[in-house]
Amino acid sequence: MNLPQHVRLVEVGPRDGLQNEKQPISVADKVRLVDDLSAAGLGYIEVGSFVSPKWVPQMAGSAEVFAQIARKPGVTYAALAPNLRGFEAALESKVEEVAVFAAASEAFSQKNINCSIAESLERFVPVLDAAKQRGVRVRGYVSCVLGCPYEGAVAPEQVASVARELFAMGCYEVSLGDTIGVGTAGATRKMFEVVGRDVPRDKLAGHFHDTYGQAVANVYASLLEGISVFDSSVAGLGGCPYAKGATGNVASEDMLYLLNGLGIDTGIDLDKLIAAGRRICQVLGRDNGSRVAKARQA
Ligand SMILES: CC(C)(COP(=O)([O-])OP(=O)([O-])OC[C@H]1O[C@@H](n2cnc3c(N)ncnc32)[C@H](O)[C@@H]1OP(=O)([O-])[O-])[C@@H](O)C(=O)NCCC(=O)NCCSC(=O)C[C@@](C)(O)CC(=O)[O-]
Repeated sequence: MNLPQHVRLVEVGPRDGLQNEKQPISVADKVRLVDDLSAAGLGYIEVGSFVSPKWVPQMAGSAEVFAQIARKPGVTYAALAPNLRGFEAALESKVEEVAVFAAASEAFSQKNINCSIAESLERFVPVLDAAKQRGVRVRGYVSCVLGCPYEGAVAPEQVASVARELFAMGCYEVSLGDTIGVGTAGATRKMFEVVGRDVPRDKLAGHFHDTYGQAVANVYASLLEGISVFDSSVAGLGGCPYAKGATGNVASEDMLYLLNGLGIDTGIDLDKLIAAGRRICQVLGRDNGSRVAKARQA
């Protein structure tokens, strides 16, 4: 199969990356990260979440972050909203797009958003309705598409059924998350093959964590399946508060290096991206999760 000519990167570092950090991170540092990322050429940045601060304390300052970022024309600044309350709060912060998030595993759904998969989908209906009325696009996430920290294996058919529901209720795109990074290239291809029967492939995105070091391979496997939108996190920041031991997303720098090598243009400046990753790692006092950034430092 021919590889896609164009790939869109969804930078989730400020949200998925930072949500798991235990230490306080100042609003100024979060704002600097978002602005560094837009300056590097990222066109879509997930800035924060409008969720319960008791569940994910690190995202509590999202409204302040949105108020202080320097919005660059042409860049989409998005946020997670698990319910109508989160959606309204996001709109007050002039969020341009929101994302609702479901799971393919019942146990993860309970741990992450305290309800069953079916209840979560019901909860999203008013969000989608309100978004439609206000002209706001909604992205959908499905977690645990290649494995669950509580239930183990997850059938691709189960992923397809949740993705289909999200798409049918109006999500313009559904991002499929390997939350704990256990997926392999073979399992990834199979999963997209099955989900692609229910949701058009150009409406699907890949969201890979790198726990087992397979994320770049899984991105490539997805490209072979015709997937052209990928979530990634600068410096491979992150983990998941409800998936113990899971590491961050595929590093945006490593993803870009792969795409550059395939001749797929994204308009992103690798050097600026590496600089953005180094800066936030210094702030956090953590190791840089990007192999490319490390190689460039050596
Ligand atoms: C969904 C709920 C709220 C249900 O939580 P709940 O306890 O079932 O709901 P509730 O309605 O009883 O509310 C509980 C408390 O939260 C408040 N509350 C209720 N809604 C909001 C809101 N929007 N904003 C702020 N506060 C809110 C509400 O007012 C109440 O406050 P209290 O009375 O206890 O003081 C909760 O479980 C929650 O916030 N979960 C967030 C989980 C989360 O953010 N997880 C990480 C993101 S998902 C992810 O990382 C995976 C992904 C997307 O990256 C893909 C992948 O890799 O798999």
